Amino acid sequence: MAGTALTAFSHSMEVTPMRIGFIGVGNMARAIIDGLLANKTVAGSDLYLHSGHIEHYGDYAQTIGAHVMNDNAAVVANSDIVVLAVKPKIYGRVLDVLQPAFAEHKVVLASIVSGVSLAELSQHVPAGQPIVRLLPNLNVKIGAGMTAYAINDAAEDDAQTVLGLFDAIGKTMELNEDDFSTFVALAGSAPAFAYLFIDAMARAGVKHGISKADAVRIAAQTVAGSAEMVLAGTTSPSDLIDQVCSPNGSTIRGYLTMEDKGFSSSVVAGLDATIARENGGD
Ligand SMILES: NC(=O)C1=CN([C@@H]2O[C@H](COP(=O)(O)OP(=O)(O)OC[C@H]3O[C@@H](n4cnc5c(N)ncnc54)[C@H](O)[C@@H]3O)[C@@H](O)[C@H]2O)C=CC1
Ligand SMILES: O=C(O)[C@@H]1CCC=N1
Repeated sequence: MAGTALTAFSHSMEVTPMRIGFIGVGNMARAIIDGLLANKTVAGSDLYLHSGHIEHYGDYAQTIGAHVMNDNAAVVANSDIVVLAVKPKIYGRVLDVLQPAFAEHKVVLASIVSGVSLAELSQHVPAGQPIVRLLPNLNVKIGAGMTAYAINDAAEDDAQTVLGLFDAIGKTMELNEDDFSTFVALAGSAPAFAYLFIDAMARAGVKHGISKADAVRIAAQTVAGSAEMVLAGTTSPSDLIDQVCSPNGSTIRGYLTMEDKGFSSSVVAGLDATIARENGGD
């Protein structure tokens, strides 16, 4: 099933109410939570949270009506699904102290920790622990995410409960774990690259006299519409470029100048650097 097309779950798919725990309530956990709350896939009272510093997430938890747990073990004890959303460098230490909690309570572990495989995760939990490895991107916050996933054998029966949540906040794709580092560059990190492009476009607008706010709106709507064109049809981006570039027109001059300045090779080099880092490099 690895490498299949985007799964065809409807965003309105009913998800059985369940208790969802979050270990780590930083940028990405909040994007997931906000997306799930916005389309009413979950209620705040379904959520059990613990993170590093109560002063950083207590007000947020209170605002959304979530339960604040005293420690990570209490998150496991009170949840059906536990989303692990801490930084890669501490995931092992966090899981190691939770071994008794995982042994005692049947939960599905849903890890979004970038660069950490199912095999690595399984070394820090009891044998037979169901694990779903996911790599979402920030766009889950507005229901427009792109999430890759892989599951271990123990999660065969339970993975759908986790995947239903991520289907409700964007598209999901089962992916061979060998391809996760490339996926991070193409989807996990790529919102930052897309924002860079939009910001650069807007700066050109400012250079030529349009306000930054207007230029950002113009550029962002154009990028969103262009992405929708690619997703809506079967025409390749390269053929769509040809449709915009009129003979002897203005666009072909801009396109060739961008390529002359190294646009495509810069993008590929940027993704190469992200993938290299994801694979353990500097
Ligand atoms: N930011 C993004 O766009 C994406 C991030 N990820 C992954 O999500 C994970 C979280 O990333 P971010 O949310 O960006 O980081 P973050 O730094 O915003 O959040 C991590 C949270 O973990 C908390 N924490 C630290 N020690 C803890 C402990 N012992 N127990 C519970 N919580 C603890 C911190 O207080 C912090 O709030 C990382 O593993 C990252 O690789 C994956 C996909 C995209
Ligand atoms: O920059 C990072 O390490 C993470 C991985 C994907 C997005 N943010």
